[in-house]
Amino acid sequence: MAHLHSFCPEEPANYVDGKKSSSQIKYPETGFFKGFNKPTRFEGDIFDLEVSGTIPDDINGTFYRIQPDHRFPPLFEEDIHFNGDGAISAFRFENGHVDFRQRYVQTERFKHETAARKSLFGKYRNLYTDNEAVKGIIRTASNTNVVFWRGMLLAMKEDGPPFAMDPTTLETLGRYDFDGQVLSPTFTAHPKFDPITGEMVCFGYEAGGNGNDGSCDIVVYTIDKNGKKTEETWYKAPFCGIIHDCGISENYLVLPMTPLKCSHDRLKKGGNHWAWDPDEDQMYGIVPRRGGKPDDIVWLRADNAFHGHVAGCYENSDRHIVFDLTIANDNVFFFFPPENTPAETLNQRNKLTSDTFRWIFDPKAKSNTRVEPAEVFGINGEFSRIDDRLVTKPYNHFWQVQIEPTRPYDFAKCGSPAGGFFNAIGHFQWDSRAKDVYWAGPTTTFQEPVFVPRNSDTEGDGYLIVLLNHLDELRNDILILDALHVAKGPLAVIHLPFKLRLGLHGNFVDQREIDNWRDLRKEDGELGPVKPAEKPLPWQQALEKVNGAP
Ligand SMILES: C=Cc1ccc(O)c(OC)c1
Ligand SMILES: [Fe+2]
Repeated sequence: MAHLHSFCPEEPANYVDGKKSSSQIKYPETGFFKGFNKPTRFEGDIFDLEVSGTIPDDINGTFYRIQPDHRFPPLFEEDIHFNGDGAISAFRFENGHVDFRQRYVQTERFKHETAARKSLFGKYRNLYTDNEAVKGIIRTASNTNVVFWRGMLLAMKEDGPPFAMDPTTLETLGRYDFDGQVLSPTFTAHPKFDPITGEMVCFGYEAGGNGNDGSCDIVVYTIDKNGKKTEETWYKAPFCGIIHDCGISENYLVLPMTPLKCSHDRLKKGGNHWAWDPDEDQMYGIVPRRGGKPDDIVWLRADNAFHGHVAGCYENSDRHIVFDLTIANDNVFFFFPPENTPAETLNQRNKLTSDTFRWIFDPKAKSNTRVEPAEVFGINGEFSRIDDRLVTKPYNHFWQVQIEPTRPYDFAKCGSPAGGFFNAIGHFQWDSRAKDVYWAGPTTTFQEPVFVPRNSDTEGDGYLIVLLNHLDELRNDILILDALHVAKGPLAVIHLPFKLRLGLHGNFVDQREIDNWRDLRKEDGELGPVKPAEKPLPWQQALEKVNGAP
């Protein structure tokens, strides 16, 4: 019998010399697009997901999370996961039931590529590799975090501005510039929310020019709980390094800068945005949260390493800043090797260790002071979460996905673990150094958890919601765990009938908050609907002046 493929023997070559060479919708054969990493491209709804066990009926709210999910085959065969279009999953919990919704963030990138039915934007953060047709268009794929802010979801990626979405329908409302107050070309995917003041503290790095040209400018903003910008200060970094996450204490913002460096010359030659510099220090920029001036930034240095995500940040009785985060001992982004060096492999990356470090910084120290960690927890993991009611405050509990190399792993069924070998989920306490870890079996890995408080003020009293990857079945479950007793295993397991893609970050939002804001945001509500940006960003306007309107 004829093989199915023999019906189209004239199929054109998909990639030639690493570049897309046909309009055929077919993805590369590389690791980033195969098996569990295959794009889903899915939008849709499932009413009432299948469940094992009992979902606690006091969980009333929506768990939002985001994944990069290439809508079209990439222009370049060696493209990376981080260059995929942002797609949001919403899991609405109500009375022990869960409904699922999945939608793309309709960025400018998404709209242009949809109209063309193909990729127009090239390599990760390199506009010199784009199709001429999209010159001056905001490139961001908005694929890294989704947060709830004043009645809207903001989908964000650090290379561009945020996009606002409706929290219920997941309809994209448009680019959001905070009513014309935030005009930097870049905006972090990790804004921090002060639970005491209701402020959003946020920043952009590589915030000069068009946001993708290697500038050393950093902008820090505070938006108050009423949506008014109360702080904006511009600082300089000693080099253009990646500043992915941050921490806030009552009075300071800490910016960890990792020695992955951008070079505009390399970009012009069509190269990678980032190159690992094994000889450069890891840096910590410290700025005051209020009344900051450009000269106020203090840069502390420590030996070369790679920053993961921040757990807690607070000031101790000496008014020094306690700053906790995961740090890996080498370049986690194996796809951004040192300049003129071949990329490493996922296998090498999976051998790195990523412990949780506690620093105690003197915010009055002189720039370039060398610092040493105060404590190291003695675990190996990433994607720390805390009880967010304690942001800026002393805290005890944190949760993380863990790498436990001694547990069995079914390589025959699963192959190389997509996205990293995060085969366990852990709950840890600084006070007692207690470790409470759950391993779900030899064919599964975890994505980032979220903490959902129960109706009490006790730190950590609540649930942990976490996506589980079944690497053998190409399917996801969602586990609900008692956050203070993770090792006991799930209280309930929610079953998706298919797989999502590997996601980055997510957040749980209480339904009362969503409902209150929905009323305020009605056409005739107190605040009225969310207003998307009306004008192009300053860098786009400058480009129009040179080239004429697009
Ligand atoms: C996990 C970090 C990270 C850093 C930069 C990115 O553009 C990103 O895209 C998904 C993710
Ligand atoms: Fe992140």
